[in-house]
Parts: sequence; C-alpha cells; structure tokens
Amino acid sequence: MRLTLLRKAIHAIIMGPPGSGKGTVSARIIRDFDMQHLSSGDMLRAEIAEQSTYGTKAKQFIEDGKLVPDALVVELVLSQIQKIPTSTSWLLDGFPRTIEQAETLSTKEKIDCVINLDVPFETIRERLSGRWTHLSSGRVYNDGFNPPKIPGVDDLTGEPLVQRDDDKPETVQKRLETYQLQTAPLLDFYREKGLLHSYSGTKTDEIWPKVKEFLSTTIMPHVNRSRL
Ligand SMILES: Nc1nc2c(ncn2[C@@H]2O[C@H](COP(=O)(O)OP(=O)(O)O)[C@@H](O)[C@H]2O)c(=O)[nH]1
Ligand SMILES: Nc1ncnc2c1ncn2[C@@H]1O[C@H](COP(=O)(O)OP(=O)(O)O)[C@@H](O)[C@H]1O
Repeated sequence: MRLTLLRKAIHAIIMGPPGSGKGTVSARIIRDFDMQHLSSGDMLRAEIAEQSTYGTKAKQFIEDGKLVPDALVVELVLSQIQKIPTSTSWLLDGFPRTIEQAETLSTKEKIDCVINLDVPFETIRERLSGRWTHLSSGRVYNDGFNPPKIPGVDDLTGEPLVQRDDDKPETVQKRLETYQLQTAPLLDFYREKGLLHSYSGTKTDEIWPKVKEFLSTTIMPHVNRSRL
C-alpha cells in the first residue's frame, strides 16, 4: 500500500571537495527527483555579478581560494531556504562547509541525509583545469567528460561559458587545502549523527547509479519521478 499521507519534504546535503562532482550529481538528482537545488557557490557568484553588498564582501575570499566568512554565507543561504515552501524537498550543495555553519543549520532545519562524494584530489586537479561554467545557471561542462555542443557556448541558452578564476591550478590547490582543514571535519559531524552516505570513485558515471539507488529506495521513493 502506498502511504501517500506520510509524504514529507526531504532535506538533503551534497558534500565533497571542490570539483568532486557536486554540481554534476545535483543536476542529475533534480532531473530525476522532485527537489529544489540550492548551491551556495552559485548564490555567491550571482551576488558578485550583481555587485551586491554580499557579493562585494565575498569576492576576495573566493578569488583567494578561502571560505567566505560564516556569518555572510549563513545569512545568504538561510534566507534562500526560508523562501522555499515547507512542502518542497531541497538539496543543499556547497553548504555547510564549516562546523559552525553545520551547527547553525541544525538549529534551523532538520536534515534527512548527507551525500558525500569522495574523489581523489589528483582526479580533481585534472578535472578543474577543463571545467567550463555557465555562470547564471551553474551548468558545468568538461572538455573530456561532457563537452558543450559548441565549444565555449552553453547548450541551452547559447550564452558564453567561462573558466572560473578560482579554477586556476594555484587557487585549486589552496581550495583543496581549505577543504581538508575546514570542511573535511564535517564528515565526522554528520557520521556521528548517522546521516552520512559516502561514495568513492573517480568517475561520476560510476558514482551516480549508487546515489540514485540510495535515494530511490531509502530516502524518497515517493518523489522519484524517473524510470528506474
Ligand atoms: N573527466 C570527468 N569530469 C567530470 C566527471 N564528473 C564531473 N566532471 C567535471 O568535473 C568538473 C567539476 O564537477 P562539478 O560538478 O562542477 O564539481 P563541484 O565543484 O563539486 O560542484 C566539471 O567540469 C564537470 O563537468 C567525471 O566523471 N569525469
Ligand atoms: N558554504 C560556504 N562557506 C564559505 N564559502 C563558500 C561556501 N560555499 C561557497 N563558498 C565560496 O565559494 C567558492 C566556490 O564554491 P563552489 O561553487 O561550491 O565551488 P567548488 O565546489 O568547486 O569549490 C568557494 O571556494 C568559497 O570561497
């Protein structure tokens, strides 16, 4: 019997080092499951493009491969979450990234699961040198893995793609160090709560079926809109 009356909105987090495939896997999740995607990096880049107060404060930290201060990111992300109807499921990508962010989030929202993409740093360094981003949507491409139909142009809008300034090798190295120091400790935070589900590998196409299987069977069989 289907227990449709018990449907509830799911609150999921996707974690992993920069370039581990969070955006790529998130796009597949929202294609196949009825969820709203919230990416802190996309939000910050939109604020920078608008030259807003948030954007102006965040810009230098991002360019330096550092994390943007907790207070700023928390305010930005929580204000976006609050705009989502309570009946809508959401997937947070890139947030939280520090214990302080996770603790603040846990006082405001109940989290159902954390998907962690465990990809070796060597693989990431190679990938990020070939990442092309459509800034306004957050869509990503890669020279070898999923190239755009026309080089340098977004498939859906025809607008130009850019190589993010923070994808330069020296900034990538700094971001990986920042991840190791400030974000990796979050894995234990969520493991202790029994929420962490880690997927290791070097290829998204191998990781994705496992993530999909987990979401379909365990977390949200009721919102799965794909044909398994
Ligand atoms: N070669 C290769 N590139 C991938 C794979 N998965 C994702 N990418 C690319 O790697 C880059 C980083 O992925 P992205 O989803 O942006 O990672 P994020 O920084 O964690 O959100 C992008 O250019 C993707 O197109 C993969 O399995 N192989
Ligand atoms: N939760 C966050 N806390 C602090 N800084 C953040 C957060 N999310 C994004 N940022 C800033 O934005 C940059 C880009 O983030 P993101 O788009 O998630 O890229 P990636 O996953 O490739 O590192 C980060 O390097 C960091 O400076």
